[in-house]
Amino acid sequence: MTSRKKVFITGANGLLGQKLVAQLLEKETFQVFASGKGECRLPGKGFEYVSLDIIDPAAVEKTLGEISPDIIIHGAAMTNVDQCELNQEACYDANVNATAYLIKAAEKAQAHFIFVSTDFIFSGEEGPLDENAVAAPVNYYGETKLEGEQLVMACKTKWSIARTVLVFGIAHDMSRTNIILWVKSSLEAGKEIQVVDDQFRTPTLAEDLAAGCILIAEKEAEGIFNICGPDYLSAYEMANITADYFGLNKDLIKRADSSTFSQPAKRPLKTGFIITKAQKELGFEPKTFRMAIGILAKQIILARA
Ligand SMILES: NC(=O)C1=CN([C@@H]2O[C@H](COP(=O)(O)OP(=O)(O)OC[C@H]3O[C@@H](n4cnc5c(N)ncnc54)[C@H](OP(=O)(O)O)[C@@H]3O)[C@@H](O)[C@H]2O)C=CC1
Ligand SMILES: Cc1cn([C@H]2C[C@H](O)[C@@H](COP(=O)(O)OP(=O)(O)O[C@H]3O[C@@H](C)C(=O)[C@@H](O)[C@H]3O)O2)c(=O)[nH]c1=O
Repeated sequence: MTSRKKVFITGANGLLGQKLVAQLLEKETFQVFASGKGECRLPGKGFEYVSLDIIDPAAVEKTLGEISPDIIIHGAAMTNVDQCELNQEACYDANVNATAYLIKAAEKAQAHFIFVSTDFIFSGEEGPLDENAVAAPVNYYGETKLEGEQLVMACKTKWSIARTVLVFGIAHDMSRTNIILWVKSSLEAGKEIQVVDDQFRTPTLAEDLAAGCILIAEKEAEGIFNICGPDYLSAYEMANITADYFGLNKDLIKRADSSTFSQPAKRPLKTGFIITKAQKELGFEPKTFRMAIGILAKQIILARA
């Protein structure tokens, strides 16, 4: 049997990370190293968990030097956009410095470096966007992810960037919620929510993002790929589709816009990505938003069982 490729996942305890590990384990072709801050929060077995705080350069060098992976899928980041705006030093450390340390280790191992990036590197003046769009972030999180991309594009080993948008799903012991779960739980609790109708996204099921990253790894595809859902929707539309799916009270969804609803960090208005390149070159085929909600609904039921 040909030896399995060693794949090192950062952020493995997170939403994307847990899906990546689960899908990689289903294949016979990878030896999976799942890394995260502190204790392992992943269910199941079949992978090697490595506790690694990626803002520690010596720890990154030592850990990656010992493993010497063939592939690194770097999904770890400080992802709370408002916290990033309010705590910029921590955000820079996690999203830029850590990426630099991991790139150095990837170059030493000559590993294929796959960086997970975001629509928040764009201004939101127009969307959806293809891979050639010009970046102009409107919040600090977006600035750090763009700087991370620039480090990746200059690295001296095979590199890829998987850009994604508004990831949703359910995972074990999640450190943050996401739009579908938030709308569902708010409406189930009878809570009125304000939802903007002028921010447009292409929401992405976490499983599809993981599948896209794995396609990039398997095909050793280099460069930038938009990996997200196919439907271009406003947050308000997403909330109403979610309420319809779960039979919840849509009267609780109060229409707002970015002039009446604001968060500590500015959000780009129109983002979302065109995925033609990933469809053609990788065979990437994500679920529609409605199909994805159906998959999530089943997982929620299973998680309760
Ligand atoms: N979620 C979204 O809507 C989108 C996400 N992305 C990108 O996708 C990637 C994955 O996001 P997602 O899975 O949703 O985010 P999560 O927040 O669920 O996962 C990120 C993981 O990174 C870990 N992490 C943060 N800092 C460190 C550190 N210093 N050392 C080790 N691990 C660390 C977190 O650990 P812990 O759990 O302990 O906090 C967490 O498990 C990120 O790069 C993000 O920028 C892009 C577009 C949209
Ligand atoms: C909380 C909230 C959000 N929204 C809208 C704003 C936005 O369009 C959408 C999601 O807002 P949130 O603040 O929940 O999520 P947000 O922090 O905008 O999510 C971002 O996360 C980072 C990691 C990314 O990389 C981005 O792609 C994006 O997914 O919902 C409302 O309309 N009302 C609300 O009360």
